[in-house]
Amino acid sequence: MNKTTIALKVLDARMAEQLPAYATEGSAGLDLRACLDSAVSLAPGQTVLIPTGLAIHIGDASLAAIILPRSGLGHKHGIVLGNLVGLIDSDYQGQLMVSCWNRGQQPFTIEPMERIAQLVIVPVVQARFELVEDFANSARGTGGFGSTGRT
Ligand SMILES: O=c1ccn([C@H]2C[C@H](O)[C@@H](COP(=O)(O)OP(=O)(O)OP(=O)(O)O)O2)c(=O)[nH]1
Ligand SMILES: [Mg+2]
Repeated sequence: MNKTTIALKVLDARMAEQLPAYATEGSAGLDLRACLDSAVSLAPGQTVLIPTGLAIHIGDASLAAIILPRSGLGHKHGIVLGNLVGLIDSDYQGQLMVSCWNRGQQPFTIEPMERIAQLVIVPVVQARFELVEDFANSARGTGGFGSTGRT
C-alpha cells in the first residue's frame, strides 16, 4: 500500500476546480499550477516566486514533499526551479510556493493556472547521531569524487 492522506487547504477559490491529482495510476508527481491573476513573463536568467493557491500539512515526520521541475518545461523551455529542488517539511502549513527560474536564453511567459512544477511525497528517516572516534572499515573508505574512475 503506497497511499496516504494529507490535509490540503485551498487558499484561492480558483484552485478548488483544479486540485492536484495523479494523472495516471502510476504517476509519482502531482502537478502544481501557477495561481496567478495575470501572466508573468520571465526574462532569461530571471527567477520569480509563484504562488500555488494551496497549502498542505503533511503532519507526519516520516514523510516530506519535494517540488521538482516538469521535464518538458525544463528541457524545452529552460524553466526549472530557482532552488533546484523544493523541500516541503512535514510541519509546514504555509502556501506551497514554486521558485521558477528561466535558465534559458528566451523569455518565457507563465500563464495563470498553468502547470509549472510537480510535487512528490517521499518517505523520510530522521537520524540521531552517535559520536564515534573511528568508523568500521568499508570497501570505499574515504574515496569519493571520481575515485572509482570514469568508465
Ligand atoms: O520550493 C519550496 C521550498 C520550500 N517551501 C516552503 C516549505 C518548507 O517547509 C519551507 C522551508 O523550506 P526550506 O527549509 O527549504 O527553506 P529555508 O530557507 O531553510 O527556510 P526556513 O528557515 O523557513 O526553514 O518553505 C516552499 O513552499 N517551496
Ligand atoms: Mg529550512
